[in-house]
Amino acid sequence: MRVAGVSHTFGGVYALRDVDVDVAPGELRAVIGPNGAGKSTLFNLVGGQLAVRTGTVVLAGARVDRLPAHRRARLGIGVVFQGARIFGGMTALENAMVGAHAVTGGGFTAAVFRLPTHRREEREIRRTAREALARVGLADWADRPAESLPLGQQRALQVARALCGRPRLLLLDEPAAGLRAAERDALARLFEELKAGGLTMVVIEHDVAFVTRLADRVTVLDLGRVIAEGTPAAIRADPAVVAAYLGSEVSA
Ligand SMILES: Nc1ncnc2c1ncn2[C@@H]1O[C@H](COP(=O)(O)OP(=O)(O)OP(=O)(O)O)[C@@H](O)[C@H]1O
Repeated sequence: MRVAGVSHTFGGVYALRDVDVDVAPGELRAVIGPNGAGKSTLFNLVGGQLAVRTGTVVLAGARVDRLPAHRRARLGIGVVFQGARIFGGMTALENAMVGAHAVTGGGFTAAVFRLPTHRREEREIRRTAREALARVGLADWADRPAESLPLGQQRALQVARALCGRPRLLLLDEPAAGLRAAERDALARLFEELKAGGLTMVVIEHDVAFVTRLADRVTVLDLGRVIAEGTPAAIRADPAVVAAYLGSEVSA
């Protein structure tokens, strides 16, 4: 995934300014930065929730920046939103299935009239969702009400939902927010497994310690610009990064 020359303004104020980010296949990239740095704006421009007005976004050699979010999802950009809620009144399996429905093409008519194509598609979606749940360690939770899952498992369920779209790139916005230490560790292990499986991931995080432990490389945003990029060790030692965080979080 390559972001090149991307700028974005809200009401004339720059949220991002001439940002380049080049993520290699199979890489786990962390994007960190203080409040208001532009992290969520970058996430939304890549996922397609915000329209790219300046610059380009390329996935596997093809430009995607002019496409709506659902087309990008079909091309392999999976997203886990910040603070995303699970759907209450549904099982974990049904929650995961929503992610597969979002990228399958059977169409409304087939669904309404329950045509054979639709029934086949339902079976396929159910199978995909079960596989995704197994991949995030939730196979035994499939038929439980999703809202009964502990928060750590709910976060894993959101990852499963995104995996149902068979992404080649998974974007996650603050996936560890609000989790306790043991839940964070479990999530970190899940990310390591997904990375070992070859998935490319971009993880936006406030918790610098959490991502720098996992990331191959770290991109640091501050006031809409990339102020540093490198290995976790190099980033921790970078004076510009320490200054941006006033020396607090990064040294933790
Ligand atoms: N919808 C919007 N309308 C106006 N300004 C916005 C909007 N979204 C973001 N901004 C502004 O753009 C800048 C970047 O915001 P963004 O949410 O991308 O930062 P962030 O790094 O994700 O911050 P945080 O860590 O607090 O979530 C901030 O100055 C913010 O106030």
